[in-house]
Amino acid sequence: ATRGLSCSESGGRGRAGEEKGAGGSVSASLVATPWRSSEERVYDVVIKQAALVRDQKRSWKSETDMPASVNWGLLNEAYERCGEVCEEYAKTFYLGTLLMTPERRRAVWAIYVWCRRTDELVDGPNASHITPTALDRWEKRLTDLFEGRPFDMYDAALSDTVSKFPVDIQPFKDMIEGMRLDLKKSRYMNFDELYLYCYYVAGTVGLMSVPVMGIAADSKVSTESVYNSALALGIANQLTNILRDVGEDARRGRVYLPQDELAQAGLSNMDIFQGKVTDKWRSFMKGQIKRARMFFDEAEKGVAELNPASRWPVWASLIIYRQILDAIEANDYDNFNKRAYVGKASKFLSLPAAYARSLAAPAKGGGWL
Ligand SMILES: CC(C)=CCC/C(C)=C/CC/C(C)=C/CC/C(C)=C/[C@@H]1[C@@H](COP(=O)(O)OP(=O)(O)O)[C@]1(C)CC/C=C(\C)CC/C=C(\C)CCC=C(C)C
Ligand SMILES: [Mn+2]
Repeated sequence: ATRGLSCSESGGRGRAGEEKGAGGSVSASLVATPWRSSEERVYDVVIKQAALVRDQKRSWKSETDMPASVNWGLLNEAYERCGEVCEEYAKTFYLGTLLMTPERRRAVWAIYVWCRRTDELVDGPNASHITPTALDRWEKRLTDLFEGRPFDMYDAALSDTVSKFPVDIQPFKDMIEGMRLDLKKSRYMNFDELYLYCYYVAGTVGLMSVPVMGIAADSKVSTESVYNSALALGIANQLTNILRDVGEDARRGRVYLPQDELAQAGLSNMDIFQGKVTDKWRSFMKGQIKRARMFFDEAEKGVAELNPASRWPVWASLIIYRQILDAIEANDYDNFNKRAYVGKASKFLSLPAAYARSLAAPAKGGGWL
């Protein structure tokens, strides 16, 4: 069966279970011929990561299996610090992680901190000093920590996490690739290009998180399909982010919206820089919001397949983030001057709704697959 909802107009994903080329490196396969869509190339990473989990190539190590040289006190402190960062930057998400088992919770914190630090390189206060060489150094640190040579405390926590859970390095490398793209690219010709960018900076988060969050013991769907949903949640979040931040990005000279779709709608970059909400703009935005919602729908299918204790934070983030799209509509599509946000009350009300949804059991099988 052909799996995956092709949300782009430029072709669908590869077929499930189909073995493809070298797999893994999205960037390396850029030289491959014939032409394949970004969705197909990203799906190679999904297949590889899913296989890693299925085969449990890296078995779960308990503390008694670990070398005596590990300083448990320091490692625990490193994880605690990751938790503090996570609590500071993403409070709701942090609360959700408290429902997870201690091992999973601290592993998710370590991944969160690495992603946050990576994003801060190009988005944080020192962003103007970041060069491709700095990103190369960051990538070297990444390979070092995956090989058991962490540079600092936060790296030590992630190094421990990747030694215990079947997490592949590729999504981490690909996120750095996304940051490289942000340094050199400020226009996206079509959705295929934008999809690849969204995979790099956000789809990767889904692929990193699932091995740690775990798949429900009674899940009957394929591992690939769960990864596919995780990838879709990252893409949906990033598309939403882009739609929310159109004005802010334009003021930095950036237009993430697909250039061909803008032209088809009779719009130009100049219209975006001028920031006038016209009927053409409203109609264009309706299409963009519709596509983001399709990715959220695709993501929803996989949440019930996760380990029960991991579902709540995922539902909470999905429900809350998706409301940003409703807020753009409520602002009459003025994402140039008004920031679409989800208020504290809506966020709070979403939490019990997320909890209720997290109680749903995995699909019975034979359903969406
Ligand atoms: C439960 C949960 C949400 C887990 C993810 C935890 C985690 C490791 C998050 C890291 C997020 C991060 C710091 C990413 C760096 C790049 C980045 C900032 C991406 C944007 C996030 C939104 O952040 P923000 O609004 O602060 O953006 P600004 O920097 O201010 O512009 C992103 C839009 C992407 C975030 C992507 C996800 C949270 C993907 C989550 C997917 C899963 C957890 C998989 C769930 C599994 C299934 C089966 C659905
Ligand atoms: Mn950012």
